[in-house]
Amino acid sequence: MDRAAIWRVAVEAPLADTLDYLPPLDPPPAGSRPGLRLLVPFGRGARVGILIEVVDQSAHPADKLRRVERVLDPEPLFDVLDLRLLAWAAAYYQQPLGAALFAALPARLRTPEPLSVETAPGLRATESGRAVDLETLSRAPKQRALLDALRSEPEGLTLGELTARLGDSQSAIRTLRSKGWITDVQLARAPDPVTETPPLAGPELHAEQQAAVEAVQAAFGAFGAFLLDGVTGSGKTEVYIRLIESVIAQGRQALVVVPEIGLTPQLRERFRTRLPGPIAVLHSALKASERERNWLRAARGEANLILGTRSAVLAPIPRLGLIVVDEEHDDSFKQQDGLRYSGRDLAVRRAQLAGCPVVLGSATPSLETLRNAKLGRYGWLRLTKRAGGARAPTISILDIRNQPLRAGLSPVLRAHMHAELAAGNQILLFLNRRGYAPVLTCHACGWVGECPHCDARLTLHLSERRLWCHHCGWSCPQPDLCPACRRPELQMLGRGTERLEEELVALFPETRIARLDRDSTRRRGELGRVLDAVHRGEIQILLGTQMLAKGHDFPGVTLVGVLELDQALYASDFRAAERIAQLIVQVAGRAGRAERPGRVVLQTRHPEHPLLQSLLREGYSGFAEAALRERAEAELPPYSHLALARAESPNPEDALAFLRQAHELGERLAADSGAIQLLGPIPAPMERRAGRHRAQLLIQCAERPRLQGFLTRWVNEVRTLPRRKGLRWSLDVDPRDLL
Ligand SMILES: Nc1ncnc2c1ncn2[C@@H]1O[C@H](COP(=O)(O)OP(=O)(O)OP(=O)(O)O)[C@@H](O)[C@H]1O
Ligand SMILES: [Zn+2]
Repeated sequence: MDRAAIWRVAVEAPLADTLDYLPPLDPPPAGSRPGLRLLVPFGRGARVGILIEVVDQSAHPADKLRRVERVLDPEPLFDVLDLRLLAWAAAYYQQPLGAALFAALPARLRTPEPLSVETAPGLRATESGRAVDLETLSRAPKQRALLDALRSEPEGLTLGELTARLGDSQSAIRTLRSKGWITDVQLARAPDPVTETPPLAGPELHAEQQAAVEAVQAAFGAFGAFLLDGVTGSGKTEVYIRLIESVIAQGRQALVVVPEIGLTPQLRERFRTRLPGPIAVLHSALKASERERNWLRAARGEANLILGTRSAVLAPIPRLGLIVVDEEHDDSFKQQDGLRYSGRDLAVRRAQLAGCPVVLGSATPSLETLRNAKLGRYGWLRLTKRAGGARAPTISILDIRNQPLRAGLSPVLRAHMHAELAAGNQILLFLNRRGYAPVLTCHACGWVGECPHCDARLTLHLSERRLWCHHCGWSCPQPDLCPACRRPELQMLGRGTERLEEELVALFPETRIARLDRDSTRRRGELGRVLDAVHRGEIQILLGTQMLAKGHDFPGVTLVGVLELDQALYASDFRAAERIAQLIVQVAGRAGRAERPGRVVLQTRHPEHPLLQSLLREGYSGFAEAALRERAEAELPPYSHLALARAESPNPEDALAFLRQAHELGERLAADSGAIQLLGPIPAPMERRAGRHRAQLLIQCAERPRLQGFLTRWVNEVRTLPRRKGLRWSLDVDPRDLL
């Protein structure tokens, strides 16, 4: 057999390895380069695969090998660095290589569809049009300009480009066309016209911003990781913008990863007006075609800035010069199924591979990142003051025990609200629970509305007159009578944002009130409308869930009320305290961002709670110090590394039984080193969800490489364990939550 005649291909299938194929009969013109998208026979059908490497030997005899059917694209979609990153991700998260590669591709390109060749209607000068003496058109300047422009472009110009240059020219086009001097053509679509208006200038940087920018600039061209630890409103975004400007000026691309782009339309607008385009935006709410187009712009090096949610970290970016991860503490960087990657951690790895700096920004850095900064692995850049003269908000705790509450608001908070409203200021109220009431119960017989598929209560959504399960999405119409005893004694207990809104309208009748949560913003464009109304000062009280905490800039807000955090204070997850501290500080950070100072009031029945106390006394950094000490003592991340195996099954016992076997396997493999601890299995905190019984097994180790080595061997063996019908299992490396 020929040397170098085996193509090693990754396909999307639950296989740990690549598959070997014979090369296609028609060799691709561009050669057999890794990263090419292929169509390969697979089982009885065919699948898309990615060429990983060409080798000269296969473990399988040549006559057993099947042949690549065809090469799908003229050029590889991934380059060598992309493939290295994705291979690293697959190995680290214990997934087949194909899982990582296909997670990186836009949906349509996971199928054998060709790359879209984008064309746009355009015009070209004909032979006779080229021969015309332009002077003969001196009385028709528009026609003359049009013909002149077209004669300078042998291929022609798209209608879009013509309009951009000459303004509306419809009648001139008709005339020249009728003379046969120009003709219609289809042209390859030009990249989005770069905005003619020069980017807006930004404010002059303050000293801390300047220092941060210079520190990162000094690292351009080589790997370096930085924590940009800047209080809310300190101007972190301004630092990103300056850095992006300078990498673009060097002819490189910048990647900015944000938690949820849909929630922060302002941020996108800021990048758009301040930076020389084109910008490729990548997130899941885009239409598939738009997403694919933007992905290709990133991959072909056409976009200067790639702005996206976590999956943008996987997109090919050939001229990558800088990565920014904004709000790096945010949980949404973690993918919760399939390739369970952390977008933030992959960003750091990617910067290493690409040899460029990565900046992790937050007002409330995760404990992992803080520790890396303390150890000197990351440069630690601090912005300690608010930009533009705004002052930090004051935070106070309000003990609401024995207080007469109305709409869940204590008299003190209500008094603050009246005062701020009278002064023409705006107010934010934060309640992290959507729906009308979290419990519907029968006063007569004690019936409680529970999800038939989960160990969870149903939330009443009054406007829809339905009960919803927030865990599996099951719903049913709101009953009028108790389903158990048929008496009309149903009561709604507790308060979600929907109810709060209704009560506020009654309590503050002359006031314009708006609600921001997943339900109120379901309609496209609604979020933007509410945010705009707040900015124009048309809304006086804005209430909502944690959506409020996400990076918005509300200059007119002077008072933030945080209602009911008490449940979360006593949650069991070891990250719960970190999350609440981040949430409080982020919500608080929306207040007083302009001249007027802000005040934050936390209502609680546990004013003595150590978390609240440390936040109040020492701010987030004080809290983080204390939390890190606790984690060290408990040997929890970042002082150890975790992986969580989850199993679920239709039968109550199967998931636990499977993980027990997995545990035994693990004990045997880990026997030589006492360093690996297997804890469990135990039933998951919510044992039944969506009709399936769930259990989990925690694996803990102080050293990451050792954990990785163990997991690779163990996962291979667990895959071979017998499985009862319907049993599914998965492994989550560096899990964000243990639910
Ligand atoms: N050097 C500066 N001089 C004046 N104003 C500035 C400066 N830097 C930033 N600002 C302004 O201060 C406000 C906050 O800045 P920016 O949004 O960059 O902060 P941030 O730290 O990213 O905020 P957060 O993360 O809390 O949302 C913005 O209105 C911004 O235009
Ligand atoms: Zn449910």
